[in-house]
Amino acid sequence: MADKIKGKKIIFVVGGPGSGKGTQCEKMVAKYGYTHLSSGDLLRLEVASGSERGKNLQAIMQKGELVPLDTVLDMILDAMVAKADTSKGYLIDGYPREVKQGEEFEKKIGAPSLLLYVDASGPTMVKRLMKRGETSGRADDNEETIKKRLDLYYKATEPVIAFYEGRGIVRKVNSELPVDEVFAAVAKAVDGMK
Ligand SMILES: Nc1ncnc2c1ncn2[C@H]1C[C@H](O)[C@@H](COP(=O)(O)OP(=O)(O)O)O1
Ligand SMILES: [Mg+2]
Repeated sequence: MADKIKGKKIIFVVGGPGSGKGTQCEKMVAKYGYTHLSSGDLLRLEVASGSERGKNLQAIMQKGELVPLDTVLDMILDAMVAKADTSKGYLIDGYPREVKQGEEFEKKIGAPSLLLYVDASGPTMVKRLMKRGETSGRADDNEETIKKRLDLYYKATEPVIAFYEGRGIVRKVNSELPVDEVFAAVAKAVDGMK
């Protein structure tokens, strides 16, 4: 099962909500032929399907909380396997959200070659999410949930970055800059990946 994805590069794309992960991933897909898997998008697809599991997920996500680890991991692995034949590698966007998620991913799937840290300030993320909320239709792009997501991000995800810094695979890009300038830094990190 996970055999199909052996040897493919894995990039973790980490950053706060609204930092620009999805935007940069889209550009990496175009340039490198990687498959973009956003854990949030996979979960939202499940919600949209109207399944029992989806209804549960919706309640959790609307509160700005984290979905149980096994659920997210299973969905990511399924999606990776489904794309294995055409994929040059994988961009895992929005995962791991906490250190434990990273550890479980590695046990079950494999180790990342790079952790791309898309870094923007709190006020910038809030501003972008409020703007995105005007059109995204995302139930969690509202002021109250945004605040919770940011708090949770700082508490749970910053330790993830520290964890992978210890391995020397973290590359941080300044996502306050215009999209194309951010991408220049992203491409440099991907090109320099071992
Ligand atoms: N470098 C940048 N400069 C200005 N706006 C940006 C930006 N990167 C992303 N955005 C915009 C696009 C979206 O409307 C919003 C959130 O971006 P996103 O890619 O959806 O973030 P994420 O996937 O990290 O939640 O911000
Ligand atoms: Mg996103």
